[in-house]
Amino acid sequence: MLRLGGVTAGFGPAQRVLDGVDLEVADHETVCVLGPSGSGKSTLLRVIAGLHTPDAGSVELSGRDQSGVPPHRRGVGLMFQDHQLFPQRDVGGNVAFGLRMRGTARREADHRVAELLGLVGLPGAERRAVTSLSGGEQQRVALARALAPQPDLLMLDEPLGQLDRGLRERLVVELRALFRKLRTTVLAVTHDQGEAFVLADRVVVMNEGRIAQTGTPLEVWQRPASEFVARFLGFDNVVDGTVRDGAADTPWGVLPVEEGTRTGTCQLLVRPAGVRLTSPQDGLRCTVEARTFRGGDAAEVTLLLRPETGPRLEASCPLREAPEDGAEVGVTFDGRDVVRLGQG
Ligand SMILES: Nc1ncnc2c1ncn2[C@@H]1O[C@H](COP(=O)(O)OP(=O)(O)OP(=O)(O)O)[C@@H](O)[C@H]1O
Repeated sequence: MLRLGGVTAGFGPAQRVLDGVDLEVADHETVCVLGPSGSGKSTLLRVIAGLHTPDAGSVELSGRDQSGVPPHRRGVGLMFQDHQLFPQRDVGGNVAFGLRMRGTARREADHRVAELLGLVGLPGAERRAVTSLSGGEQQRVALARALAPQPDLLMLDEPLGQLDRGLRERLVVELRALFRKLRTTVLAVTHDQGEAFVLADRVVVMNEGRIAQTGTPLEVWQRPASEFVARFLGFDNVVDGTVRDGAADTPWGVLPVEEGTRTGTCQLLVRPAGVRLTSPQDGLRCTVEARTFRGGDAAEVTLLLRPETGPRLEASCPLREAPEDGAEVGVTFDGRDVVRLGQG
């Protein structure tokens, strides 16, 4: 459906924002571009939509090169973070906007608007003023408006950006179900990994205008390709080490690793779940430096530990078992959560 080859773009020669981006999105696939603020996500969407001309590289949609094709001829729908609805039009008028532009007959447009409002959970809202809607309802109207012209590719820029957490979590699940049902091809950008992981068949992690990793959410989570990706996903236990047969030498001592881990000098990630607390006599001796209660279903506590050797370690444990600040504990490691970073 979409193929980018070596796309480089920026704002003048001194500011390169995208640097040789290759990306493919298949029919009916939902791909989420994930990356920190300023990594070039919005610019990427703008290049695909034809709103920003790349300095080099190609954009193909359904096998056709798009250079010189104006935005309205590309068959892509774009929904921005601020979703700017037209305040002077009612809900129906907003959703019908793209259909009117294409000259769709009134009756057909009305029918399609009603159908879409049903799909986004606002049946019968045609005559409501958009100013009377909550933020979440406005977001749904913006989504219905973007879907109405049945774009070949729907692009969403931080689609749930301004909503509170509870609503986001609910809407993102609804969005996923909607896209599966409509079989829409979607390219969404977000800086929120939770959102990307729920929504996406495949995630693309960006760093400073380049693609740092592509894979299913599970692949990326299990095997981050680099320290950048690991840290972006919120993992802080990253150290240099040397993998030998079934074990790795690290500043925290000799850690078990999964069978088949490639040997040699590398960076290693230890997921907090793989840091097991024991009594101070066992394993690596550590002092609890801080505890952070994160809430959530599992009632987990994140512990920051200062080990007798090596950098600080993050561990997680159930609230009920969490030691106090300043307590002395021992730590052992579970090889299933000790991961060699990089390919292989
Ligand atoms: N109109 C512009 N003129 C000059 N520089 C710009 C312009 N728009 C964006 N940039 C710069 O391009 C870089 C990438 O911006 P972009 O909006 O693509 O990033 P992003 O990953 O979408 O960030 P965010 O998550 O904050 O929206 C940033 O450094 C930004 O300052």
